[in-house]
Amino acid sequence: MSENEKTNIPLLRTIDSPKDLKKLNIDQLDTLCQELRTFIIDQLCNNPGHFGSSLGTVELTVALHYIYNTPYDRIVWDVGHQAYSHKILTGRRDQFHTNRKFGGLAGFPNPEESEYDTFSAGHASNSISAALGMAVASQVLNEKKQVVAVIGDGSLTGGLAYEGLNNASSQPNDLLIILNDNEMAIDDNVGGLKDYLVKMTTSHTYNKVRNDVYQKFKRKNLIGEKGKNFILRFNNSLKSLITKQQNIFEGLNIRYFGPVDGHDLKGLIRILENIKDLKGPKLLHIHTVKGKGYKPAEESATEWHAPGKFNKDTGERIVSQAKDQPQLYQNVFGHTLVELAEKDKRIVGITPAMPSGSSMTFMMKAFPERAFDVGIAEAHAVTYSGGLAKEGLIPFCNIYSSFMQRAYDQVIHDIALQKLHVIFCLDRAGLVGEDGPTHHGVFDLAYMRCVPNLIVSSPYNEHYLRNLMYTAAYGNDGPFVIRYPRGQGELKDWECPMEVLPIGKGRKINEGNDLAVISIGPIGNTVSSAIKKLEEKGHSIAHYDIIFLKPIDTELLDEVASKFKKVVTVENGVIAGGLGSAVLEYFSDRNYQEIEVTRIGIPDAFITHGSIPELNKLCKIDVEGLTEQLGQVLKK
Ligand SMILES: Cc1ncc(C[n+]2csc(CCOP(=O)(O)OP(=O)(O)O)c2C)c(N)n1
Ligand SMILES: CC(=O)[C@@H](O)[C@H](O)COP(=O)(O)O
Ligand SMILES: [Mg+2]
Repeated sequence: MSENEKTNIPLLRTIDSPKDLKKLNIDQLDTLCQELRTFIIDQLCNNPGHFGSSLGTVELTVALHYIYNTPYDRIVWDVGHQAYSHKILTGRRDQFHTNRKFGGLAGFPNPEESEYDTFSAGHASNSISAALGMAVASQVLNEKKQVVAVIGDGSLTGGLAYEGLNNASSQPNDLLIILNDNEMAIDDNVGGLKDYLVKMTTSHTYNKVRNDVYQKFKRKNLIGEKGKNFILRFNNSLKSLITKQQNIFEGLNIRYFGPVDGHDLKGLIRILENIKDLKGPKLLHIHTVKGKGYKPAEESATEWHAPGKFNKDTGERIVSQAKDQPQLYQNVFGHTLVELAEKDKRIVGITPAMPSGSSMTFMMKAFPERAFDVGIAEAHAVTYSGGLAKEGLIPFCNIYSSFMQRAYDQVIHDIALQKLHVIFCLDRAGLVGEDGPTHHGVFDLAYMRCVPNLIVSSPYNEHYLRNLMYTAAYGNDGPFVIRYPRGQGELKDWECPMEVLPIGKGRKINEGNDLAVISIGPIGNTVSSAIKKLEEKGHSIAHYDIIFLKPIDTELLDEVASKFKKVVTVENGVIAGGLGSAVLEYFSDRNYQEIEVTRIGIPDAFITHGSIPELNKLCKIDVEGLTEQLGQVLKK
């Protein structure tokens, strides 16, 4: 135990599992919450992660592990970015300094890591469905297992959550859903549901009458089982009466309790004890503050969702990007969209709950009436964009590549089939780093390539990103996909006049004789560096930037086939189904039998978490890895 830990977290140091937690009295539990906060702040200022959400769920986590018999009882965390206290209390305190690091703990719950992590998490809105499945399984297997889903107000904007809620009342189960309402997603939470929850939380009349009734019962010592049930029923009728609206959850036959203060540990424990054994599905609405206990985070929740390193004493964030570095790809997207929108009223922007992450905020600021945050609702974002396009607008629908997986049928059925003029900008394509396998955007090339009517492209650098955006808007009137990665671009000067690119045409970047490399997207820059290294050793390698995966440049492929016996494809995506597969298929269709094709990309496996350079190295798609792999092909 370090000296610092002896003094800062003496109680937390003694908690190696929830069993230890259950031995504490209520005052000690309060102290434990303080120490958890101290620990999380101390750890995350040096080793960054999801900060605000985890500070907001400290009391909830302690209360849940105190009341429930985990891991036999199940807690399912939605997204899982709020589950740091859960990790720390379930035997992972001493490894927590490795959180999100290569070889270390995962940033999200991961059943492979701990039996306390009941379900894989990372993408929003799946907790109710997963937990309902577990709760029903408990009934079917005649077990006494309790199941709790913890879902945030932001994640409750996702359609999957409603599918779970709808199903919850039609199967025998005792599921408890805890709605952790902090009135925030990453950016401000949006939509009618948010307003509805705010009304429920802020009805002063309701909260006052409810408290008066409770105190009266308590004074008369009437709070037995019957009293509890009466109060709970009374509360809900009162709420409907006063807020003049039917409770949406009660309407779905899910008993509603709350709202209660999610930072009042005693209150939380009391209500959880009260409702724990009630039969049937139920929802407890708690109100919390994102970033609770760290002032800068409480005051600026979006910035402190995942703030990076910071000085914990001053609250100053340590921004690592030097001034003369290239822009982030997301910012080039954001600026370019505004530039296009300035000249054309038909241009609109759509984001499913990632305004800051995608830099859609630029458009929201410049043209608030033409930029839409639709909530954590990727499927809706796609079909909604289809509706906008059908009426003549030109939607730029920006979705992180891995989140787009949630909207695959909408892309096919609602957009591609009708050839609608929707431009999908897939940010975070490729390996994304510390978020790990749930967030790597490595499947898009494969899953988009097989859809008819889609144009699928990726820019070599920022200028190509701008030109592709321009081409998507003015060189084409159907659906268009542009994928680009997380992080910095390649050029210091990203601005350039925009032009329409010939669709389905690639380009030759480097002449050569021994071998041809065909790449797609910014990984082409890494390929160029690897080729330089090999050229220094006397090799001669041609390099083609294909730009469009679909339609693929068959003239370029014919040229390659006519000149080379060895061809290597390179992509920052899974090798099954992407560029490599496309080239192989074409060569096979044309009966180009003599050519040996080597596919380089992400292997057929889920890639762990770690920094992007570490993961690129792991997959051998960094400069050294590519040099080695190309070298091996040359040797063959
Ligand atoms: C399907 C999907 N879309 C988007 C995201 C990105 N994302 C992660 S957390 C988050 C906000 C979640 O809000 P909420 O559930 O209220 O939790 P809070 O951050 O407020 O604790 C978003 C949009 C995601 N993880 N999954
Ligand atoms: C939990 C989650 O899904 C987001 O917070 C995600 O980690 C954001 O990723 P970026 O940092 O790439 O915006
Ligand atoms: Mg929230």
